[in-house]
Amino acid sequence: MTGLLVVTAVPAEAEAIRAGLTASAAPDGTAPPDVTVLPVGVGPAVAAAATARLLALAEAAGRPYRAVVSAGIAGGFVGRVAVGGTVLADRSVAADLGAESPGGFIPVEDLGMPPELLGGGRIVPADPGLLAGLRAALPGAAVGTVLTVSTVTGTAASTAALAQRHPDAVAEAMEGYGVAVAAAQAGVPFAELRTVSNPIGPRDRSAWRMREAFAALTSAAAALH
Ligand SMILES: O=C(O)c1cccc(C(=O)CC[C@H]2O[C@@H](n3cnc4c(=O)[nH]cnc43)[C@H](O)[C@@H]2O)c1
Repeated sequence: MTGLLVVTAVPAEAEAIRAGLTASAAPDGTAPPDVTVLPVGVGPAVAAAATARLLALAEAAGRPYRAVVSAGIAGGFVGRVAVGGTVLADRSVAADLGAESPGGFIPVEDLGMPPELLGGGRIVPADPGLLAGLRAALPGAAVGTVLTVSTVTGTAASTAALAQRHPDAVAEAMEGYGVAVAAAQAGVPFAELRTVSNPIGPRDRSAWRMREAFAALTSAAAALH
């Protein structure tokens, strides 16, 4: 059994996490963290495909990962988590997997399709043991639903609709659900860790605080030992 696999979307997120792992390692080097941090791409499809391949290769080599964490920056729901804050998903949800209708969004599980075609559904709970360990190491983190979207939310109307549909959601990002499905199909425990780079709302790039979010990722990385 190998260690923990941490997948990010972009290299900058992976570097921020590696910096935190290095800073929090035993100073005498006696306990090097058995953590592999790799950027796998932006969006649920590429994240799922790349994570599935990494998990399968490790398994085929006789060194399966013990768990996988989807990590990176995210948008935060205003009033639920602050920019610069840290978030742990108790579940990762494919927020836009379904159908639009004049009456509103219809989740995919309500479209009458056979459940076996839905890959376990669009809601994937975090592994309880993995989440408990991360919560203990990150007591200041907000814990709640983290949404996975294919389009960054950018209007007041879509923000309000999403917040109403997901009263327990604290953040949105673009990879968690994809990584979660890859982990579930490989039988590997899954969790999602995010730091907030921007408020979810009408698109305003000047409100994004990437540096703050990357610094928070570096701080949170110690929890991944
Ligand atoms: O929207 C842009 O203009 C933009 C420009 C450069 C980089 C990015 C990103 O890296 C954002 C996508 C990336 O970060 C996560 N993320 C961060 N904030 C959000 C959000 O409000 N909604 C959804 N995803 C977000 C996401 O997981 C991607 O990996 C954007």
